[in-house]
Amino acid sequence: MSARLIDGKAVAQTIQVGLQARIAERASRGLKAPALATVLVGEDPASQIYVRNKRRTCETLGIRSVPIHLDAGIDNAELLATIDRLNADDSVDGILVQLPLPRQLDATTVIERIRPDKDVDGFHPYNLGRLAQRLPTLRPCTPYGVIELLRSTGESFHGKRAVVVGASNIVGRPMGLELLLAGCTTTVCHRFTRDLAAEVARAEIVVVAVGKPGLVRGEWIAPGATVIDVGMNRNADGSLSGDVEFAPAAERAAWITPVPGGVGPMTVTMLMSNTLKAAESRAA
Ligand SMILES: Nc1nc2c(c(=O)[nH]1)N[C@@H](CN(C=O)c1ccc(C(=O)N[C@@H](CCC(=O)O)C(=O)O)cc1)CN2
Ligand SMILES: [Mg+2]
Repeated sequence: MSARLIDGKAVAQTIQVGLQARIAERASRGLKAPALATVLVGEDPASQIYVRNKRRTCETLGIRSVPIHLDAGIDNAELLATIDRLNADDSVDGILVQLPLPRQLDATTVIERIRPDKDVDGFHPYNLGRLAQRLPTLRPCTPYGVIELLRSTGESFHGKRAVVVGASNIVGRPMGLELLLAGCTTTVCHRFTRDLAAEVARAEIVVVAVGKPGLVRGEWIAPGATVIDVGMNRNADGSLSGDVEFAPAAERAAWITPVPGGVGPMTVTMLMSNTLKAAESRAA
């Protein structure tokens, strides 16, 4: 392997130390701790783990965690009433509804109900629109985390050819907007892209977020490229792998993220960063 690893755990830890210091400094000025409400609906095992991790990270950093657990069988009206209550609660700075939701619930309606200035996931159309206008406010956590990982390499991204593989609302599309904002010439590929191999081969920065193990072949990677793998796929033996064929890609790339330990730890860290930002702008 010739590529250098981008250590998401280490970058996340460095950012968290900075957040912890800023939160402690606020407390020393008599300001209340930022507060994050995490709404979990039902018992999905993976969601339970992610939400527990978010709540624990809040406690570590000095953010007040407001845990809300709703029954799997609730209807839209009940979930919207919970959002309305949290929207109106002045002691709550950030609101997060863990996805995916049970089938009977409509995630779009729920996300649009969250007050944009409390939408610490950055999923509300207002926050996405601000990002599209180069006026980012609360930025979607995973793409924002990828930008921080790219920054951590010390390489400039101005004018670079960036290719995003995957066009989801949560990762691929906002990732394209983030890379555009960072000065990259940006292409977003999706299921109708005619020649994915050719698009990837042109890229100096490749971000892959599809959820198909090994979709991006190592031989497609341009020598010297930076490869960010957002994919997280569970193998039959319980281990995790990304969307990129890691070993052959690492032979060609200059920088690459591992899975796990690459993008994953950044998502929760940027959520904490958004929560502090939401608290700061509410106080302003
Ligand atoms: N409301 C939201 N729902 C969901 C989001 C989100 O950002 N907001 N993202 C995902 C799940 N997710 C956080 O919620 C998340 C997934 C994975 C990780 C992570 O740290 N992964 C580790 C590996 C973990 C493991 O071993 O299983 C890694 O990649 O290193 C963090 C957050 C969907 N829902
Ligand atoms: Mg649904």
